[in-house]
Amino acid sequence: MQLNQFLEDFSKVEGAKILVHGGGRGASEQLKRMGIEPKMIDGRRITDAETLEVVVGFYAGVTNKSIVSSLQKLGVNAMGISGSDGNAISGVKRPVKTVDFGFVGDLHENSVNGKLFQILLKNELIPVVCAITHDGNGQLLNTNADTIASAIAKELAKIKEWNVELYFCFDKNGVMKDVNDESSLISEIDFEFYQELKADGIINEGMIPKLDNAFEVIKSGVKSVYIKHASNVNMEIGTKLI
Ligand SMILES: Nc1ncnc2c1ncn2[C@@H]1O[C@H](COP(=O)(O)OP(=O)(O)O)[C@@H](O)[C@H]1O
Ligand SMILES: CC(=O)N[C@@H](CCC(=O)OP(=O)(O)O)C(=O)O
Repeated sequence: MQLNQFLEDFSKVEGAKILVHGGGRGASEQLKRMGIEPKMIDGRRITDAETLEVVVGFYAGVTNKSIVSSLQKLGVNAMGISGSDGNAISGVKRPVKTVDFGFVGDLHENSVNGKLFQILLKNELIPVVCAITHDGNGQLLNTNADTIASAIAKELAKIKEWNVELYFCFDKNGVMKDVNDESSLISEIDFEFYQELKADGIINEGMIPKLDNAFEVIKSGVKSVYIKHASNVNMEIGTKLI
């Protein structure tokens, strides 16, 4: 199974590391099985109270704990957390403008508890973070996993001695000139090239928020950012942001 291969590769990554996971596709399948039609707008899930209950169970429960136990089997002392555990990631409920996203959490400058991640990493505990945050007022929120990963990378990049690298892993080799042709992989992309490809419609859908996040991260002191296939974590294949 692809996830197992990814976790095996992740277990071989040297040094301090953090895994942030989503699970959006599985959550949508579970919602459908329960007779709830998943709703996404601009790549973000409309999260009403019923949906929140399902995604908290799915992301922070079965998905997070399964990943942690697989990593334990591989000799990685993983520790699963949601944003409310140790106040790891706090967010604010997305304000209602044209769309009411419900219990979706946006992050802000002080969202990431950098101290907590330092304590865990310095004690050789490997954080496995799911896509659930909290508002500090008892409310859990659903937050996109790429957004959480970006915020953690930016916060930890403030520590001068740390060389933070961020890998966005998904189901393709990277950013491509033709989504259906793996050989059209773009090995390096700068912001200008991204704008051109976006205007031409070559980059679309879920890749737009991913790259918007990624370019923000590269500006913030994170040493390098890659977009890669989850099967190529330890290989050179992928798109590097420059
Ligand atoms: N130029 C492109 N190169 C690669 N993927 C692209 C491109 N344009 C759009 N995409 C789409 O973006 C998707 C990745 O975004 P998303 O589905 O949000 O990722 P995730 O799997 O992390 O949730 C890919 O599955 C692909 O269909
Ligand atoms: C607000 C919002 O959209 N949250 C995401 C969180 C999971 C996620 O990010 O999963 P992927 O990385 O697999 O897309 C969702 O519920 O789909």
